[in-house]
Amino acid sequence: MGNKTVLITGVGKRIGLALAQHLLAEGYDVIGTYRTRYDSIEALKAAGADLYCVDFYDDTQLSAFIATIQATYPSLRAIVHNASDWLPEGQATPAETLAKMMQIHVGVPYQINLALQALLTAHDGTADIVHLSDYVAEKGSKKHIAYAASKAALNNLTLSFAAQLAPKVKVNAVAPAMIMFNPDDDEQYRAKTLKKSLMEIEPGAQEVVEAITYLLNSQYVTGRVLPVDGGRHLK
Ligand SMILES: NC(=O)C1=CN([C@@H]2O[C@H](COP(=O)(O)OP(=O)(O)OC[C@H]3O[C@@H](n4cnc5c(N)ncnc54)[C@H](OP(=O)(O)O)[C@@H]3O)[C@@H](O)[C@H]2O)C=CC1
Ligand SMILES: Nc1nc2c(c(=O)[nH]1)N=C([C@H](O)[C@@H](O)CO)CN2
Repeated sequence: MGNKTVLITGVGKRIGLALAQHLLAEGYDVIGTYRTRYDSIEALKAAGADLYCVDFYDDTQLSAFIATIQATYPSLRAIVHNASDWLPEGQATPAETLAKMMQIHVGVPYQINLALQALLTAHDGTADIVHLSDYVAEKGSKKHIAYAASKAALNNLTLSFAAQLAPKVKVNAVAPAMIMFNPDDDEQYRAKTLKKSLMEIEPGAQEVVEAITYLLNSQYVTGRVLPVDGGRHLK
């Protein structure tokens, strides 16, 4: 792996997969984590990515993954924290839902950033951390309360790590609203959701890939949460 190694969490599908494919095509070396072994994982391996199977809900697996990265790679150009669970209230107990949301969206980025900051500062040039947040971090969500709270905490991590790691490492978040539906979203939900933004479209993963690429290419933006939300705040 060369001087353009990017670690992306959750590359098995959708936005994480699109980002991994884009950065590979741009000549980056990609380290990706996955939990479920989709066909996409084999394709990413064939395209040259280093892939690690990690369930971030398992602290032992998280610690072992961090140790492996520390022992294997001399530096990192960027870390993109994409891995996420969109858990609504009611699927598990409140305690379990909150614990999982705080783990995947706060505990994992917090521990990886602290443990791998030396690899970022070892990069020959400015390095980046990008957190994948959500519009609802600012607005709240009636049906994803713990999820929204955890994304708000992730936005706060962005501020602290930006201040701590500047100027060698820029730290930002991307806060999408509707980017892409899930396969089981019915027509009624899709129509209702599209109406929530001014643009009223489902832009697709590339919209977030472009936002992340903008942040990676910037020499000046840090400590910011970049909205990618179709003007939802004005609806
Ligand atoms: N899609 C959208 O419209 C929006 C997305 N976002 C944010 O953008 C990011 C990407 O979104 P999207 O692609 O839709 O996300 P998905 O939910 O489709 O995929 C998230 C990825 O994270 C992985 N993951 C989840 N939990 C764990 C875990 N415990 N350990 C390891 N990996 C895990 C999943 O693996 P597995 O497949 O095995 O479950 C999956 O590959 C997320 O942070 C999301 O919150 C924000 C607003 C809107
Ligand atoms: N990890 C995920 N987070 C979010 C998802 C998702 O599929 N996985 N989807 C959304 C929705 O698109 C929402 O923005 C509109 O219904 C939010 N976060």
